[in-house]
Amino acid sequence: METADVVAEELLYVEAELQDIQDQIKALLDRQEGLYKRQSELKALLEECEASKSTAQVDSSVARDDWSADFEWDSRAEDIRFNVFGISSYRANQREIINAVMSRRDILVIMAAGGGKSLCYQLPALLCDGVALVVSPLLSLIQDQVMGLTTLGIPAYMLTSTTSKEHEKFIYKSLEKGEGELKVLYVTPEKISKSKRFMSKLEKCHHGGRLSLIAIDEAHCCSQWGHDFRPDYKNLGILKIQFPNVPLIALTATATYKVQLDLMEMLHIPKCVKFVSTINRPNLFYKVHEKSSVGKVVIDEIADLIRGSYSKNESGIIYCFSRKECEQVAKELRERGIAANHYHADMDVIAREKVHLLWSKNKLQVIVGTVAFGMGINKPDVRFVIHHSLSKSMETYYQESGRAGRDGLPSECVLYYRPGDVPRQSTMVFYENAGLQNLYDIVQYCQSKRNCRRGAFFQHFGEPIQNCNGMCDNCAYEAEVKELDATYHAKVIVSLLHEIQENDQRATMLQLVERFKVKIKELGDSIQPVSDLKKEELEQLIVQLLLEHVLKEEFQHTAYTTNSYIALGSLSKLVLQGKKSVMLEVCTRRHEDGMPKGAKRSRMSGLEIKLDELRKELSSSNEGMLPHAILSTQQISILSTQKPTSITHLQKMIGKVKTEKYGKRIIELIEHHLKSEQVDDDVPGAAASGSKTEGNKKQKKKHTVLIESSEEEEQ
Ligand SMILES: Nc1ncnc2c1ncn2[C@@H]1O[C@H](COP(=O)(O)OP(=O)(O)OP(=O)(O)O)[C@@H](O)[C@H]1O
Ligand SMILES: [Mg+2]
Repeated sequence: METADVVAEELLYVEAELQDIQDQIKALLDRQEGLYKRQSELKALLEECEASKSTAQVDSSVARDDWSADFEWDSRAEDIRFNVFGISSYRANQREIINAVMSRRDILVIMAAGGGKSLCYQLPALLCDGVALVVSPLLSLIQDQVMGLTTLGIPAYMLTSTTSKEHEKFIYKSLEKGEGELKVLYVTPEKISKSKRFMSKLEKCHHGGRLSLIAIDEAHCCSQWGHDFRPDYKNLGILKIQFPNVPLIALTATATYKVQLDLMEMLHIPKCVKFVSTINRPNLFYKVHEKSSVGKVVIDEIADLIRGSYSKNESGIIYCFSRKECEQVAKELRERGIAANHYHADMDVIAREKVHLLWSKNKLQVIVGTVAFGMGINKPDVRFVIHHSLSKSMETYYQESGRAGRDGLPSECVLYYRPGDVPRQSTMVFYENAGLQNLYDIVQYCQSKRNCRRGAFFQHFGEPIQNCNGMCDNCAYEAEVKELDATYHAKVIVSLLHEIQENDQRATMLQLVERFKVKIKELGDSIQPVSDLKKEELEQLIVQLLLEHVLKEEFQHTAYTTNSYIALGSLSKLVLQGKKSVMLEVCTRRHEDGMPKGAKRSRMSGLEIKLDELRKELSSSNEGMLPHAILSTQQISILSTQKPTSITHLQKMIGKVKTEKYGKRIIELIEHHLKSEQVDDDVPGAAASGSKTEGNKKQKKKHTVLIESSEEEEQ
């Protein structure tokens, strides 16, 4: 009898052991699956690297052509760059690309948003005889570009659904017979694929030797692997077949290696010269801001950030998760005195365009949009992009935040993150191919309180690390992070989930946090002393455990929605067995720590504000022309420091064309400003109350010019 008991007891023990081993096998199999997946990803990545190395070798014949050498068109190009475009020096790769186009090569340009791709085909278009054809995906982009070129006195036209009959006639005649002045012609891809009439005119233009070059902007739209595939872009391959000797330049801001290969194949440019620039945007300050779970607090903080750092004429974008949220956030910002309006796909096209135009003309400070506010944004002076909610991937975040600072001036990208937003996004993306992994990559970016944000982008896009120069919160405020040992908390969470699962129950992240708190109370003094974690920190811990495969998300569909539940992940056992420790980064950083003072663009000076008003006035009197096309923010900044008072001096700063058009008004304004400054200095009582030392004199001056002084003081 006794023996039977002993045997039964051992049997129980063996069965428990077996169960344990089964669990471990399952965990290992899960882990194995994950590793296989990663293995194949890494293999593909390696192949890409090797392939790109060998292409680089093939391309070395190309590299032998030194695109930065001297060329016969150099001085003409310099003249057009400065006198027509008003650009004082080339940015990285621009000159080389222009030289390659002028050498009649096919070219693929990958250059970050705002890098200055347009100049790479617009300048050669002016250098060459004949007409340059530009294919661009969106009407709004085309309109902006044509307006900008027209302001510079360049004969640019577009052939779209909005083109008047009269213009259409002019364009066709010009293409066919070379009559009239036409230098740059913008079309949408539909024109190429659907209009036989247009193609036949283009053929005639080519036949007459007048088709100088073909540019395909936003070329990633050709590829199904890209993020913005447009079916009509697929047919653009016809261009190289019909016009084999005309140089074709394809341009895009982001293209993975796979997309690059796809583009070269689809556009029939296998021997193109490739110019790949860095993804780095050194003028952008990246920051992740802890997001309160109270909606109003978030809006208050965003409003404070905008009011505290930006004047009303400095524009920004706020990205939200849903259409409803956009409307709500815009409304609440308006209630706090900020000129904001929403933009999403549910609005009709006219309402949407109206909001976009007001914003482009600096009459609306902030657009609160969903992802629908995307590719058509051509505004170069967006000073801040705030994400009210998490993006769905690193790539989306890079693109959306990258709409800031396209003019190269310091700008800010702030992401409001709270772990509670993770399930909101995961329930939307989990069915997409690699959707969950892409989301977890950006979540990792947000959770990290030590790693350089910029470094995360380099890693994601497979580019060597470059110095951040303190242009992210983690690099700027490195020291203020402490690490907590959360191994015990993790153990409690895992055993709690065991219990929940054994009882055939489920828990959302919020429920798990609540149950954790109860459990900790129950365990009371019997446990080793652990530091108390706040609710937000517990959520942060749960998300970290998701990223570390200790936990995983499971999704359940109801008739109306999909819910995310937290379940045990493949490495949960290791935590229970004490084989895995869990450290949690906790931040002691103050909320208001933004862009470091040195990196920040100083607030607009009095003269800058006046010049900004002038460009707005000139833009209103020139229907459809955007203020930045009249004077860029950079040009305004140069003018306000140099204060030119003669046309010759002004021309050296903004070039001939703009000087001829607006020089008189600009000089008048500067002279008037200098006079009013002089008057302020000479105000009899100004120095009366204090000593006449230089310092005091300066101080007085600031007090007298009241409206402008608050801005000027910071300079
Ligand atoms: N060399 C330069 N110096 C100063 N400003 C420049 C230079 N080249 C271009 N810019 C300005 O930079 C801004 C962005 O240029 P552009 O629109 O060509 O960028 P992009 O590379 O096409 O960006 P996106 O991918 O967002 O379309 C414009 O305002 C343009 O006038
Ligand atoms: Mg562009």
